[in-house]
Amino acid sequence: MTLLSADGLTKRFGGVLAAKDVSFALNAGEMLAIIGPNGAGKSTTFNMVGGQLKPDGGRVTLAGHDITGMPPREVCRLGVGRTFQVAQTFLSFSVLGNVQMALIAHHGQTRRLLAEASAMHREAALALLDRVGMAAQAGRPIGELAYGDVKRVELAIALAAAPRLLLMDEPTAGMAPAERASLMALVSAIAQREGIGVLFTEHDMDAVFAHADRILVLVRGEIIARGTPEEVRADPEVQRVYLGHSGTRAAARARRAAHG
Ligand SMILES: Nc1ncnc2c1ncn2[C@@H]1O[C@H](COP(=O)(O)OP(=O)(O)OP(=O)(O)O)[C@@H](O)[C@H]1O
Repeated sequence: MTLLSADGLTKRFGGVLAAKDVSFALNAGEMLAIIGPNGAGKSTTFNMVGGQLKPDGGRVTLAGHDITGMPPREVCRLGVGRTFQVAQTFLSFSVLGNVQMALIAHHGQTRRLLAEASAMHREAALALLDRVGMAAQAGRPIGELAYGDVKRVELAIALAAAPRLLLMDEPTAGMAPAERASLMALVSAIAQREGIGVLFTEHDMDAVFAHADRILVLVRGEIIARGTPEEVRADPEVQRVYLGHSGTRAAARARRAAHG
């Protein structure tokens, strides 16, 4: 089932055409990566889906509803969650407290007294932490965690809003290679099991080629290639303008891993 569809998205900043006629569709349970060199228009495209930017042209449809140009809060209410390059958490709170705050916000209960908050949504927060493998660390201050674990908690925070679509902006930025692989495997397992669509941007080609179901390649605001990791890897234009040597190696590693 098509969960998200972008049709002809276009955005101009002065003389720069940051996105030109960008169209794609994403199914429930699918991981779609947007890759491309710096300045290709990845964030612009992402922000037009999430509501942070209004497109100059084109349409965004979520599960059949036109969400083009809606503010981020409204887009979020309709089921679009988001994680950021730099994890956004309350450092002075515990792991559990961070997820409880996310649930309190999702249920529109932020006016309740802070004293009550520690008892609210405790079980639901623990269940969310369990989904990302962090229940055992619920009582720790978040500031004590390794960065990879903070990113897992951030994923639980995004899941607290019960999203149908997750937008992940460079989910593995700042992480060590082993942590990256395990976070991406977790995201992919959750997406498949729960039918959540994931749209992500990523500079780490290992993460992309191992975990994306499909890949869009943007260069100077335009999609120059799209397809499965295999198809994108084999595309001579992608090799020439973007992947070069390192991307080809990453794709070969991912293929070996997938085929044992
Ligand atoms: N708010 C803005 N004002 C002016 N120009 C912008 C703005 N946002 C993006 N641009 C320009 O639009 C183009 C696309 O930028 P965008 O940030 O979408 O690329 P990107 O693919 O996400 O790059 P990176 O990989 O470096 O994050 C670039 O030329 C950028 O300079």
